[in-house]
Amino acid sequence: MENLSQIHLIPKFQLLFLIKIMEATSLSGVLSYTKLCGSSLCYSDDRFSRRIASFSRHSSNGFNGVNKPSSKALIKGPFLSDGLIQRRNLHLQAICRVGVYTFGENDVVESHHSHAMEEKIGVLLLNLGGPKTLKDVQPFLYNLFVDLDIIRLPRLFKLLQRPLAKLISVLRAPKSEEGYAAIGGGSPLRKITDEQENALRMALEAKNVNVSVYVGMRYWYPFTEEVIEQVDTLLDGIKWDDKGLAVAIAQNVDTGAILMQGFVNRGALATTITSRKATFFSRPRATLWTKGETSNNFINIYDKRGNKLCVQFSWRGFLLGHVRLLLVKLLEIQEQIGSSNIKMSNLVLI
Ligand SMILES: C=CC1=C(C)c2cc3[nH]c(cc4nc(cc5[nH]c(cc1n2)c(C)c5CCC(=O)O)C(CCC(=O)O)=C4C)c(C)c3C=C
Ligand SMILES: [Fe+2]
Repeated sequence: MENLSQIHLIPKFQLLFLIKIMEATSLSGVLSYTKLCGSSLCYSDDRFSRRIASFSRHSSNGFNGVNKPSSKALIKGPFLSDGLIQRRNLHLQAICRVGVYTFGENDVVESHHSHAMEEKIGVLLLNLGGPKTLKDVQPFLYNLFVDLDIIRLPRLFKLLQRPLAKLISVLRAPKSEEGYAAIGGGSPLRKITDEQENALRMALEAKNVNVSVYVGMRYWYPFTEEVIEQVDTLLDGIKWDDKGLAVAIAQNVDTGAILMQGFVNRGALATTITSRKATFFSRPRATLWTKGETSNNFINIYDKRGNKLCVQFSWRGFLLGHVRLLLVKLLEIQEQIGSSNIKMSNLVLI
């Protein structure tokens, strides 16, 4: 929220509006997490995912911004490898070597290596992003206004969504550019988030906590989709069945109540992370679908009330459990680094 209050360019009434929305949806400064895991040789049958990826629709928010990578690209890239999954990021390769999968406190822990498991944690700092330079302003605004979470036209006018985003962004850009020029020629959001990232990394290193920290932005570089590609190895840690599917469960974090159960493939999982809405794979239709896309009754993977995550999307066995584990882990970490200068209040722990 502090980040938001630094958005001087936004008219006051709009800022208030933003803050309200942000509280409801945790769009900014959210910490997402996954434990990066998998055995050192991680095999997966990707043929099914590949077939699905070729005709599944991309994420629910309909992004195809001027500079924003579509989720299609995301689905294509890392999911096309055959057999032995290629780990393209050497750093991740190095840290992705143990197989331990943890659920909630009372759940079963399954491991490929029963002893001496080294737990690796990845933290993804999610933020909204802002234009870096004046020439980024219009495409940035396009990315913002094409987001269905910001402007959603009635179904009937769905086709106008993109032209409208383009129109507003072009019309507004000159005024916004003026504003950005007045504060140094670009948005401070990226810098602030990078500083948080570094502070978090340093604080954790100082405590000998082995965590990889990443930043992903929703409307400008580095886009979450790209960053998710970097942390793609996390998907390798999931035990996919021979059709490339795993069971996913959306669970209320407070009560443990199961909200729904379905199947996910790699694309659904990646879309869930980037869109922050529970997305499943429909077996009969062989496509991805986001719960709530017709009813608007989404399952948000986080929903901030105060500092508390209310609902989260869990995967039987993997990511969900890891996310949940993160809650505990990061709270512990927060205690450990309590006296450091890192502004944990800026980060929503999920
Ligand atoms: C009618 C106009 C706008 C609506 C509605 C709106 C909603 C909205 N915006 C964000 C997040 C951000 N907005 C940012 C900049 C920005 N937003 C608008 C307009 C609307 N936003 C404009 C014109 C601009 C450009 C700056 C300006 O001219 O005032 C940013 C970037 C901030 C930065 O650091 O650069 C963010 C982030 C949300 C979450 C939201 C609705 C939920
Ligand atoms: Fe805005």
